[in-house]
Amino acid sequence: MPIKLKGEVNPDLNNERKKCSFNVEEMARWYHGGEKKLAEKRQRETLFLDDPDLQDDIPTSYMSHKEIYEYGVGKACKIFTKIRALQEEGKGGVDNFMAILGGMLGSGVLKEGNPMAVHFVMFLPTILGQGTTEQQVEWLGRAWSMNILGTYAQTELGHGTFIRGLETTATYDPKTEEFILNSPTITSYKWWPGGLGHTSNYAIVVAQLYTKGQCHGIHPFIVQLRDEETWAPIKGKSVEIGEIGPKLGMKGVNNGFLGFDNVRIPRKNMLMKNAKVLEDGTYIKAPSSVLTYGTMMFVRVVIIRDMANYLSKAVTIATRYSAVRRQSPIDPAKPEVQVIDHVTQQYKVFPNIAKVIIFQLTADYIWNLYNQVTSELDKGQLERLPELHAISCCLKAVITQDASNGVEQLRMACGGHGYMEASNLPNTYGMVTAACTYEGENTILLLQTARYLMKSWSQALVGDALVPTVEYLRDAIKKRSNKWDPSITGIIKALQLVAANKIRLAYEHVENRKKLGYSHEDATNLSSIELAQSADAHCRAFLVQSAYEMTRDLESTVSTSLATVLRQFIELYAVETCMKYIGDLFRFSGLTEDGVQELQQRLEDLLTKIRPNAVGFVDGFDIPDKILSSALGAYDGNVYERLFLEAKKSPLNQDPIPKAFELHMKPFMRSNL
Ligand SMILES: CCCCCCCC/C=C\C/C=C/C(=O)SCCNC(=O)CCNC(=O)[C@H](O)C(C)(C)COP(=O)(O)OP(=O)(O)OC[C@H]1O[C@@H](n2cnc3c(N)ncnc32)[C@H](O)[C@@H]1OP(=O)(O)O
Ligand SMILES: Cc1cc2nc3c(=O)[nH]c(=O)nc-3n(C[C@H](O)[C@H](O)[C@H](O)COP(=O)(O)OP(=O)(O)OC[C@H]3O[C@@H](n4cnc5c(N)ncnc54)[C@H](O)[C@@H]3O)c2cc1C
Repeated sequence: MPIKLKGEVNPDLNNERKKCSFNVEEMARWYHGGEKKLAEKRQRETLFLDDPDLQDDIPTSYMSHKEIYEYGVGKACKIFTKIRALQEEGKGGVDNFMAILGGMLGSGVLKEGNPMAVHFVMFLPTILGQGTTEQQVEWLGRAWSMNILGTYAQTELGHGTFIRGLETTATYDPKTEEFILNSPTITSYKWWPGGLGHTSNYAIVVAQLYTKGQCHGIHPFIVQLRDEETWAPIKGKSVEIGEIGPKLGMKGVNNGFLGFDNVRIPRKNMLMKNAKVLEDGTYIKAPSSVLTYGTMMFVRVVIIRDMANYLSKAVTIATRYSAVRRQSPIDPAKPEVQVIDHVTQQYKVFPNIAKVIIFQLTADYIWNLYNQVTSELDKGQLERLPELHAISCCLKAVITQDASNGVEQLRMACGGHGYMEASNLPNTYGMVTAACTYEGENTILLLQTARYLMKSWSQALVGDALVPTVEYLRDAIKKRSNKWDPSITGIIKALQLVAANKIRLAYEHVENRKKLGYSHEDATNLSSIELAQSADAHCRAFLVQSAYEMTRDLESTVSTSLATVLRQFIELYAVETCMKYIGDLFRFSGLTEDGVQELQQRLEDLLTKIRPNAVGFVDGFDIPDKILSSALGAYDGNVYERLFLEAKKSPLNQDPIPKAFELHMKPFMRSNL
């Protein structure tokens, strides 16, 4: 039987859409930040997704490593040519870049990742954030128009986390007014930067600065890697450069390695907005050494929305599939049900829908805070930098981890078909799990937040003023236990009490160990499980609180029918968080067994209430099929036809008898006759 797509929508999905109690278009408007933004998003998607030059003829799954790279670079060039043309028509703007680089439109047009992403996400922002005005004038124009392509080369084979331990050196030579770059050991080779392999001809290189025989710590330098005309690595063997080989995911990103052998760059190539080296080699310190870390903070902030985007794709696929897939009757006398009717399936899928909403709201919050704090930094005000660092670190850690767990859970929620590349869930997982490691490995980031929380706790103990994100510690000092209150505000207070007590215990355990004679650093390491967990608890309380506060006036901005469903998801998120941290709530919040049973009931009630709206809700994320790229998640729900059509594309299916039969199987099978 020839397999064709039916031109109609799967009847189960049709029924789901009829059941929806709110207006899906209104939801899409709310989710995407209003009518204008939604219209712009759709226009942009049409422009890129319908462009005949940007269609995927062969799935990348059947390409070789080299082909994936070449295909990806070709496509990236087409994409940016289009963006350039839009800019020339005055239709530029940051939104186009954010969309084309991120996990929504970006992942729809370049599934395996964009080898030029780090140019925009890190190379350019570092010049902007850390270059002087003259350096910006010199570099930004050519970089914006992509006449040069850059990457961010910080991590080395031996060090990614502990960046003070980086080994690449930049030694100032006052005679020639140059820095000499060297990679003195194998572990000092740069390793990982996106696009470094073969796609960049410049890099921001983070190296230990030496001048007048003294080391001044790590600083950023702009270094040319390849000839602009021939693309050959510069000056023969003095730059050794290549790509690091196949990875779990992000297969098209061309992550590379790089070593230097006495490579000279002019003095003006050290980014000198903060620290400076004068002609004679005199070093002038930055107002704060952590300003060098600014680009990492920027990326940690933008990752939050990226995770919301990837998770929204995965959950759209799993929700639609769960409505189409029928398996096992509940009542043996009745037909098999849609798997979405099994309550355990709802429990796998709906909390992940809730997370998309929470992460999206958090992305707005943290982006606004980032912009406020960076505009203060430009005026020389550094006071709020530690708070932004602390909250962005734990949010990046918790949200990438939850998104990664969520995508994996949703893959499993799609049974065997979720394991197929055609579901697009394996590839999505590869993209998302990478974010748990890049831009600061998650445990490290939790420990950074914990470091801040320890200071905040000691300030709270002596009654000092606290910044908004940790203000709750003051109340917790006065009141160590609570009466369980199941309202959302009660849940927020309970989660804050959990966080505060975990912070208190971690603090006390560090202090106790110090009293036993351990150094501060050893005491901190010995207490680091509790420290990381305290940062996690702080972040969870923050997520529920900020989502609640950001939707306080929901009823005045959207219809009652939409507000009702959004509130159900926010409540589901709060209740599910409680269920996950039940032991901690028992320990610290006055939660009783009755309270737990009530929470369980409430969780189940919420799943039941959400059930008829689930498909409509994910439709409201407004993700085109070409971005979902999934046989299981397409709008029409023609799952089986699409799976078959994808399987037919396998090169093995182009010939009924495989070459391997004559070559191996036949001789083998007959060899013992
Ligand atoms: C549309 C967009 C889509 C986005 C998609 C992105 C796609 C791109 C894909 C991948 C790109 C990936 C890129 C990379 O991975 S680049 C490399 C990233 N590397 C890291 O993140 C390294 C992690 N390590 C660190 O950040 C640091 O070394 C450290 C924080 C772990 C420790 O640093 P150290 O110098 O040892 O500091 P201390 O612990 O001693 O702390 C000193 C002091 O400074 C504070 N601090 C640290 N970092 C910052 C910061 N960024 N901003 C502000 N303040 C910071 C720290 O808290 C201490 O403060 P103190 O307690 O008051 O002393
Ligand atoms: C897909 C991808 C893209 C990347 N892109 C770039 C890029 O463009 N540019 C760039 O410069 N880098 C890039 N990186 C590198 C990335 O930033 C680092 O891999 C990351 O910061 C983690 O560092 P690491 O690999 O040294 O891990 P390690 O620090 O070696 O981590 C190994 C283990 O040790 C633990 N550990 C280490 N130190 C401590 C500590 N102090 N306390 C407790 N536990 C500790 C960690 O928690 C982890 O469990 C990329 C990485 C990936 C995976």
